[in-house]
Amino acid sequence: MSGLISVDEALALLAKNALSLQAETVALDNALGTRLAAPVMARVSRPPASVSAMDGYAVRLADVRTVGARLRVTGDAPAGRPFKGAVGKGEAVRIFTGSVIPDGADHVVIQEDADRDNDALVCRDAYSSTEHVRKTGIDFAEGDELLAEGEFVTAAALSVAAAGNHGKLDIYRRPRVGILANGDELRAPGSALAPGQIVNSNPAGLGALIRQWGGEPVDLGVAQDTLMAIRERIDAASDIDIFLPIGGASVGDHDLMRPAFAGAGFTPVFEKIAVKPGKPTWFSTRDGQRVVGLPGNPASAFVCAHLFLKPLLTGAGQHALIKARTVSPLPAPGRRETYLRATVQVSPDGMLQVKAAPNQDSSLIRPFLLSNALIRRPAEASSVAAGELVDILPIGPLVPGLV
Ligand SMILES: Nc1nc2c(c(=O)[nH]1)N[C@H]1C(S)=C(S)[C@@H](COP(=O)(O)OP(=O)(O)OC[C@H]3O[C@@H](n4cnc5c(N)ncnc54)[C@H](O)[C@@H]3O)O[C@H]1N2
Ligand code: MOO
Repeated sequence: MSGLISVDEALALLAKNALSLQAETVALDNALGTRLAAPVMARVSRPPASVSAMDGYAVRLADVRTVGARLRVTGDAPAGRPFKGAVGKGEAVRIFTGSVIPDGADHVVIQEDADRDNDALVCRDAYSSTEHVRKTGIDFAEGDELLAEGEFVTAAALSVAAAGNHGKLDIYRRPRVGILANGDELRAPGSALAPGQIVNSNPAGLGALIRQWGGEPVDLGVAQDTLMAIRERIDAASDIDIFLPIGGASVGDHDLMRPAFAGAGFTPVFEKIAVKPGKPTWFSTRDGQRVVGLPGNPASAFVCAHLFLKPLLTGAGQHALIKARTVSPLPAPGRRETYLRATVQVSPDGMLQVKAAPNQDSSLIRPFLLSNALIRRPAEASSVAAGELVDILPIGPLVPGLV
């Protein structure tokens, strides 16, 4: 298949060609940023029994409906050692935050609201309904599905799984993403540069994004501008799940990535996208392996990694867009769906406002530093005036200090 397709069509084709990875069992410590291969069911209820929310005394509500109620303290229920007996009429048991509420009790009087004299307790307040008791299973009940198959494992998901009494998780193994730069002019960061040479800067940032999205970046180095040099790198990397060739994607005499992968048996799924930046982004498959070909221009590579590589790694479908007010007017985008690097902030009146970087040239790297969102302008849309709402795709946290 060839020709220009829309962003939505590209996303649908990526979803249709989702990775199929083996499942493995790992300790919780190693599961962050992976995807679950099986649902996580609660092995316990949380809390496992009704517990006290405060330090004080477990009593029967019926005994403390009037001010000055006098009770007899019959024992202690420290957290982890439930009281063996029951709380009878006119009785109280010393209790602590997290302790199991003893049988018979249905209310906790906090210690600040009662006077203790040896085994006597006098309440300074009257109560009409149960207070400070956390009922069994209010967080979740044994057998509940806590996390679904395919879910991305976040910090919160790890705590939930641990609380559900799981020390290990069944996850899909992290996809290995082989970053293959291409260009006779490219040299490693920190090299002495001859005239015409430039730094191979794209893999550093892309590798970090891949890690953030649950993949394992693999540096396949820089292939020189010959079909044979590229092919050698492809053939030497048989354990790669997603090849990420950078550059050599366009129509120039030295743009050899597509033919090199085609020669290695990869079948094109799409060859370019009506998107700006990043029109030459392409996608091919060979059995279980995928190729997401990114343009070499740094902005194109970075933006298209967010748009097309992230969904393949995280399993997310459509992009989740939100609205923000643009602080500057935006021109009509033309025939390609356009993504502008931008800074989203919270304005003094508490609304999201977004500022497009003034220069959107696809060769620029520095604007990444301030970009925590991409403004999406649909193909053929009209220009917008300052103050109008536009769609944004968040790609980073809100800029600190502006909330
Ligand atoms: N006649 C046409 N020319 C171009 C078209 C077109 O449709 N017709 N498309 C343009 C668009 S859009 C883009 S985007 C670029 C894509 O070019 P390539 O993917 O082939 O990338 P290269 O030519 O290899 O490099 C472009 C640019 O990026 C620099 N680069 C490459 N790799 C890296 C790297 N790893 N780290 C940092 N910088 C890198 C490279 O030096 C070039 O300056 O094509 C347009 N041309
Ligand atoms: O659309 Mo190309 O990605 O930079 O200019």
